Amino acid sequence: MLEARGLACLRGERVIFAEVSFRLGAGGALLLVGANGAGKSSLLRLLAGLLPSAAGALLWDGADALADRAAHAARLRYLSHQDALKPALTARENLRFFARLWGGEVEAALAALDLAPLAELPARVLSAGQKRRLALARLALGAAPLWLLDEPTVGLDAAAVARLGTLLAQHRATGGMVLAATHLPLPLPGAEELRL
Ligand SMILES: Nc1ncnc2c1ncn2[C@@H]1O[C@H](COP(=O)(O)OP(=O)(O)OP(=O)(O)O)[C@@H](O)[C@H]1O
Repeated sequence: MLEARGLACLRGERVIFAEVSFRLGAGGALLLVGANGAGKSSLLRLLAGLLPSAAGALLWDGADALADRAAHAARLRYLSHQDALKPALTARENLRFFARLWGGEVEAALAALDLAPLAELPARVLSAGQKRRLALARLALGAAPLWLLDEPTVGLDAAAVARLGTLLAQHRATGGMVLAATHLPLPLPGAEELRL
């Protein structure tokens, strides 16, 4: 169970949001919505432990989620706006790098986003949507219960959105949780909505 109690975000001198609270249990999904600049990406960074909260608490199973930073990092996958790929490595090599950190099957992860035909290409030559698919394929590697996804479907074609939908459904069916910021429809049936 992930629980946010009264989180607040300061950027520069400005309060971006305050009093943000929610609970997310096994299999749950929460959509973060709001205008440009409302603080969706900031909240995801805060939940990932990459940005300090100016107030409140973040709890995992009732205890301070950030007391043990390494444990928190190990329980989550954070996909930001940036694809975080190594341009000189092939698609397969990029996934091998993360599989060494997290475990998991590289070929299955490639297949999950239909990347097998592109596996030998360096990431730098992939199209924007193909790069996004490769970034998302990391989700199919070693299990982590909490997925934090920032605009995961930007640049994806309909087939890739459907494949992401399958990954999300499998993750939730095994007790995984998803928090996603988006301006676009996402295949997350039954997700609750948090408006910033
Ligand atoms: N390093 C920073 N210093 C000062 N202000 C910042 C910094 N980073 C972000 N901000 C501000 O914080 C606010 C929230 O930004 P954030 O990226 O979280 O919004 P968002 O809801 O994800 O927006 P979008 O829908 O455009 O992706 C914005 O007003 C932005 O200008």
